[in-house]
Amino acid sequence: MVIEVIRIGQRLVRDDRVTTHVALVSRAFGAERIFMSEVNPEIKDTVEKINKTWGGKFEIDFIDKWKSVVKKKKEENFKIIHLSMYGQNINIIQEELRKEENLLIVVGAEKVPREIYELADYNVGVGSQPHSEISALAILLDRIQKGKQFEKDFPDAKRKIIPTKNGKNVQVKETRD
Ligand SMILES: C[S@@+](CC[C@H](N)C(=O)[O-])C[C@H]1O[C@@H](n2cnc3c(N)ncnc32)[C@H](O)[C@@H]1O
Repeated sequence: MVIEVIRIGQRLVRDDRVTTHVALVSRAFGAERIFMSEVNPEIKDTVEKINKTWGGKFEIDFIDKWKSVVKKKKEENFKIIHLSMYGQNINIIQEELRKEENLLIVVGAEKVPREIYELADYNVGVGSQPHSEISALAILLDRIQKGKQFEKDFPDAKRKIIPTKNGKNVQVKETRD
């Protein structure tokens, strides 16, 4: 299964920390790419540094028009999941989502355009209370992959954590640069 994420919607104030966290959750929870607009370019540097240190090839694509990306992904047979508190409860729909091949997950920043509700194949609510795109995204990615994302290898890492009961154990790969 290929999973990609897109963040859409008008932000009233720039919230670089939330934007960075949406990207980091996407990466750490098994997505391959995130599409974003109106983004501080430093966020790309942050994610690239994380890739270098901790491995993997997670990508950030800066975009102008979210609708063109959604339409293109539909043509490529991706199913569009829009995360919204108004959507079908995740508990009801998760089994169906796990059977899909390729997914584009849409999260909102602030106010999301009305059209996305019609363009989406699924409107999914992580409960019907307002919370945050970071939590909604993390829970959806976990429910779809049933925790398997945490067994995934991130290749070419400079540092690799060996999980331990006490303390910190980090394997550091020798490099010549
Ligand atoms: C700060 S909220 C924006 C809520 C806003 N009232 C709106 O127009 O939808 C940002 C994003 O978090 C996600 N979100 C928040 N609560 C959610 C929930 N209960 N279920 C699914 N997604 C949620 C949605 O993607 C939403 O667009």
